[in-house]
Formats: sequence, C-alpha cells, structure tokens
Amino acid sequence: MASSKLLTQPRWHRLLRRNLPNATRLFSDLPSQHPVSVPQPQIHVDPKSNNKFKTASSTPSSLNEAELAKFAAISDTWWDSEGPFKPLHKMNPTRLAFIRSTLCRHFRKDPLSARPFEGLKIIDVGCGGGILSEPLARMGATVTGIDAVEKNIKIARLHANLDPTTSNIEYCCTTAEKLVDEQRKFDAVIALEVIEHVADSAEFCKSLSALTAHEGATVVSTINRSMRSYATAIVAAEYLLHWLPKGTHQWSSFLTPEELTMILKRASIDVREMAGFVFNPITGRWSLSDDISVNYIAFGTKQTKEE
Ligand SMILES: C[S@@+](CC[C@H](N)C(=O)[O-])C[C@H]1O[C@@H](n2cnc3c(N)ncnc32)[C@H](O)[C@@H]1O
Ligand SMILES: [Mg+2]
Repeated sequence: MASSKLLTQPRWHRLLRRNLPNATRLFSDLPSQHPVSVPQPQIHVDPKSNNKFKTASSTPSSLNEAELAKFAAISDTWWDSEGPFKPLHKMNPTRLAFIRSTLCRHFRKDPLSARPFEGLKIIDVGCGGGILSEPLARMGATVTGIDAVEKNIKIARLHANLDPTTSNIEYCCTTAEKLVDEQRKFDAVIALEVIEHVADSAEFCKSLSALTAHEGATVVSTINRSMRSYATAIVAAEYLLHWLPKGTHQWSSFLTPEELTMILKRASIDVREMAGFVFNPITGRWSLSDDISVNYIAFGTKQTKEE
C-alpha cells in the first residue's frame, strides 16, 4: 500500500519537471497523428474466425485492428487467473488501491467505506473481460465498461451476470470516440493498459477528456518506453517467463510519463499524481512505488469547462 508521501511528493514529479521541455520538443517535431512512430505489427487474422470486432464509424478512430486481433484471439481466457491475463489479475489489487486513494481524495469520499464510489459514474475504457469494472461496481460506482472487441464484452457481461453486485454494469462494444459523439459524460474515466494498443494515443486522450465531466478525473495506466521496460515487459514477460503471448506489446508504442502527461495536458487533463507498479519476484506481488521506469499509472483532473 502506498503512503500518502509516495502519492503526493514522488520522484515522478521531479523527473517530469526536468524532462518536460524535451517532451515538448519531441511532440512539436512529430506528425500530429501519433506522438511516436508506431510500426504496425503484421498479424494474420483468419477471415473465417469469429474473432470479429466492431469498428467506430464517425470521428477519427482509435482502433488499431492488428492490436484488437490479439485480444480477440485470447478473449475466452479473461477470467483464467493463470492464463494470459494473469499479470492484470495480479496487478488488480494494486491498481485499485491507487484508484481508490486518488478518487476518494478528489471526490471527498471515505476510502474506508465498503462502497466508497457510491454516487460516482465511472467508465472503464477498454474494459476487456471486466477485471477492473467488477470491483469498481462492488465499490458502489455506476459502471459503464466499453471495449472494441465484441467477444470481450460478451464475456464481461456473462461474468458480471453471475453476481448481483456486478450485474448492473452497463457493457457496450464501442469506442470512447463514439461515446463522445453521443455526448456521454462520466465523473471518472479510466483506461488501464489500453493506450499502448490504440491507433493514435493523442486522439485517444482527447476522447478520454471529452468523456470526463468538468472537474472529473481521468486515470490512465501503461508501460514506460525505457530500456528497463524492453528488458522486463517484453523480453522477460513475453519471451523468458511466458507471462504474455509473444508480440503482445510493441516497445515503440509505449509512452514515457512525460509524453503521457503532455498529451493529457493538451487534452485539458492535468496529471496530479503518478505511481509506479513494481513486481516482487519473491512474494509474486505487485506494489505501488515511485519507480515509474516500467509500469505506471497517472491520475489527472479536468479543469476546462466545455462549451
Ligand atoms: C491489455 S487489455 C486491458 C484490459 C483492461 N483495461 C484491464 O486492464 O484489465 C486492452 C483492452 O483494450 C481494448 N482496446 C484496444 N483498443 C481499443 C480502443 N481503441 N477502444 C476500446 N477498446 C480498445 C482491447 O480489446 C483490450 O480488451
Ligand atoms: Mg498492454
């Protein structure tokens, strides 16, 4: 569990202050479609397979079909805690601790209450099988879970219906940008481990921001683009330990904390807190840390009133 010092005066803030001018330069040098150039992985999708996903029709789409095909291929394993999503299951208590702590402070809720998110409308963007949506609903939130892969949504709905405390989650196969078109708003918009899989991270952040109510909160987690993340999140996790299917992540699609902070800022979200997730190989547990060199999570708030 993180101490309040960790969450309020961490090393990430000093790092960001030191590196933001470079991040600004990086962004001004690059084409507007994507903050970093992302080579598209060559993945063969069997046209006869039923791993179909719906696509957004209107505004610029966040969909990266090759990335979605990877999730469609393993969608029946979402709730297998020893399967390909084992790392997400293992990280869940730690990321929920961060979300509980930051949202309760922001919305002045009691973090010790059994249902601290009572009265809050939260959307889980890229919810997959609902690993995060379900505990959010149990904590009292009115939850909407969306994912671009239809099979994920079917599995999420089936699983949530097994328990009356989660059966009221609104699951929908759609994208953030489509809900923006529908003018939906939420007190908190959460997208965990999704941004590294979308077609355009800056546009995606704009959609997350547009879904966030004035003075609402936005929470994003992802993987840093560092040498350590290459060694651990790709070489170790995919090739040595086989925690994730090979090719799950493209290192070049990762965003540094400076880049994420910058694109959120440009989308009117001010990052207020950030924490790293670190894995202890002896206990097999994840914990919150100020080490943001690999996995990290950012909490931001939206201050701009929309016309
Ligand atoms: C690594 S999983 C994370 C699942 C969930 N957020 C969690 O952390 O437990 C990424 C999910 O994002 C979904 N996804 C990818 N791009 C998307 C997009 N543009 N819009 C909505 N969902 C997307 C994938 O289908 C997949 O279920
Ligand atoms: Mg990922």
